[in-house]
Formats: sequence, C-alpha cells, structure tokens
Amino acid sequence: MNTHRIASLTARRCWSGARPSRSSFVSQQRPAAPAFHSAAANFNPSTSVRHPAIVQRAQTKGQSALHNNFPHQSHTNLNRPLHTPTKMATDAVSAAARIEESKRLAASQAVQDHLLPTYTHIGIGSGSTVVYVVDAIASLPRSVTSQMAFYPTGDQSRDLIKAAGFRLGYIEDLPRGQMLDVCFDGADEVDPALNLIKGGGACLLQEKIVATAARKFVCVADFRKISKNLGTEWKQGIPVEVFPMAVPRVLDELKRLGSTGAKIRPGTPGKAGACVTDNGLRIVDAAFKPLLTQLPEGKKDGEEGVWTVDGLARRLIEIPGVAEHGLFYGKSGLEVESGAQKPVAAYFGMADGTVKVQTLEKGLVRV
Ligand SMILES: O=C[C@H](O)[C@H](O)[C@H](O)COP(=O)(O)O
Repeated sequence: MNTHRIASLTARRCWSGARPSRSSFVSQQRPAAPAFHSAAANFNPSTSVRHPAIVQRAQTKGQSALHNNFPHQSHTNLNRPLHTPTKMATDAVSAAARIEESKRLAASQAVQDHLLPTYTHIGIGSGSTVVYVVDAIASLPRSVTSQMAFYPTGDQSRDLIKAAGFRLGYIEDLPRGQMLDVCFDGADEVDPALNLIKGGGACLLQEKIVATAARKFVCVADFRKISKNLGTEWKQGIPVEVFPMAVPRVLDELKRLGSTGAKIRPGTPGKAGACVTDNGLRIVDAAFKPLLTQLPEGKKDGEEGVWTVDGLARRLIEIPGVAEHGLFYGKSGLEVESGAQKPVAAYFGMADGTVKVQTLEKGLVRV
C-alpha cells in the first residue's frame, strides 16, 4: 500500500476547489483547522501524525517562515504580545494534527469492528476521513483484501481505491438483488438520531446510492461533527445537488421554504466559476434554522422556517431540478434490511485520543 500516494490524493480530492473553507466555521467545539489552501496546511498531516518528529519539524518550519513574514517582530522584542502570529500558526498546526489523528482513530476502529474478512463487496465514501479507512483496510493481509471489490462514491474515492491497489467495483454492475456488505463514509454533521449532513466536499448523490446499496453503512468522523441538531455545527447550509438549468428556480423555492441565504457554491480557489460535481451538476448550500428530530406539539413542519430533518429532506427532493441533497435520514440499517440512509453506527475520533461510537440503541459511548 502506498500511504504517501493516498495522502497526496487527499490533497487533490474533489473538494480541493469546491469545499468551503473549514476556517469559515464559527464553533467553540471545533478548533479552527487551517483552510487546506493556507500555508500552514501545506504540511502533510497524515504522515506527520505518525511521526512526531515531523510534526516538530513542521512546527519549527512554520515558525521560521512566519518570522520571515514579520521582520519587524525581532527576536529581542520583549514587548511582543503573548499570542503572536507565530504562536497562532503553531497552535493551528497542532490543532490540525489532532483532528487528523482523530479521523485516523475513528477509521481504524470502524474498520476493525465492521469489516469482516469474509466480506467481498465494500463501499468507499468520499472525504478526508475515508482516506484513513482505505489506509486501515490496506494494512490487512493481501490474501484478505484481494478477495474484495471496492465501490467508489466519486472521483476521489475511485482514485484512492486504485492507489491502494484494490479491485475497483462498479455499482452499476452489481447485479440486481445483490448488496454491498458494508459501506464506510464520512459526514459533516451527525445528530443523536444518526441523521447526517453530507456533501461538504460536493459528493453526495453517488454517496447516497452506494450507502443505500449496502447492508451496513458505517460513518467515520472526528469530534467536530457531533451535534445536537443538524445545522448547529455545520453552518454553511445543507448541500443540494442541482441541475444547472434549474438553479435559479431552486434558489427561489429554497427561500420560500425558509432557507436563509441559499447560494451557489463557488469553485474558487481551485476553479473559477461554480463548483461542478462529479456528476456535472451544481451545489447549492441552503442554510436553515437548526433541524429538529421531532416536531413540537401543535406545530406544522416548515412553519416559520422550522423543519424536522425528515420533513425538510422529503420536501427538498420534491423540488424539480434537485438531483439529491445531503440530508441522510429516515431509517437506519438496524431498522430496515436495505436502503437505509442513516448509518448503523457513527465512529468519532475524539480530541483526547479516544474513540466514541454512536448507535441508536446505546447513544454515544466510548469504545
Ligand atoms: O462531500 C463530501 C462527503 O459527503 C464527505 O463524506 C463529508 O464532507 C465529510 O468529509 P470529511 O471526512 O473530509 O470531513
């Protein structure tokens, strides 16, 4: 397995030009990770995590680079404030490394718990956390993984599968009636009922097809994704994949439904113009008031722009021109035999190096 190759593929995954910067998050629970295009993020966190010496080197490098950018702040300036840009850069690098490590821990535990050696058809989702899923699977004996076919959810995961030397499967060729054994995928936000927001990296349509084709859908994420209500942690809005000709009409309808400032996702800085998905469509990010899991008594779904997850999810897909949206909702794989959009379990790597698992029966518990 070529870890370095896989890590470099993360850097140029579909959201390199499409994902809204993580730094636009305003959340106290999520340490501000540097935007992927910032200089501080140019070090490779996935390799640094495993080699503390490299983290140290990257931090030292970050310091000296920043000193060069701020020549007026000499080393002998005793009046320098405690929180200098240099310290902030160092903190940002350690926060980013901690987040990467938490993704790796979640992925590795999820694979350990849910990938049986007898499985032959495996779905691989999109995003930066899934890279560690592939990494964990690639560390298994070749005699096991060579019996498996891996089904991607977009260009990035197809590249990951190929780089790991795995056999690529095509979901369109999976015979009718047959299901994937398991699918691993990330999420942008997870509520206590295991509803998800996905599509922060512009992948959601193929993800939903692959997840619902699996007997078991397992979610992997870091601690920033844990949420009480969808829309409280992931504030950019619900990603909605839309046919280009329908975009203005969809924006109008989203406003009528109570979305506050739905907008077309730009492709910048990676691409001029709009973000184009793996399916050649556009992404509209539609922010709503935090989504409920239950309707308060006497209230109607959508009244004053307040929606339940299920109510909004069903309403969004009815809009002509909407190909799919990033709300994964409804039944989980524990409740139905097939077609579940909600995972059977969500694995979260925590900032303290532990892993928590969230299921419908047990809630959020430490492994
Ligand atoms: O569009 C991208 C996918 O839905 C990802 O699975 C989701 O955005 C989570 O990505 P990450 O693991 O990079 O946070």
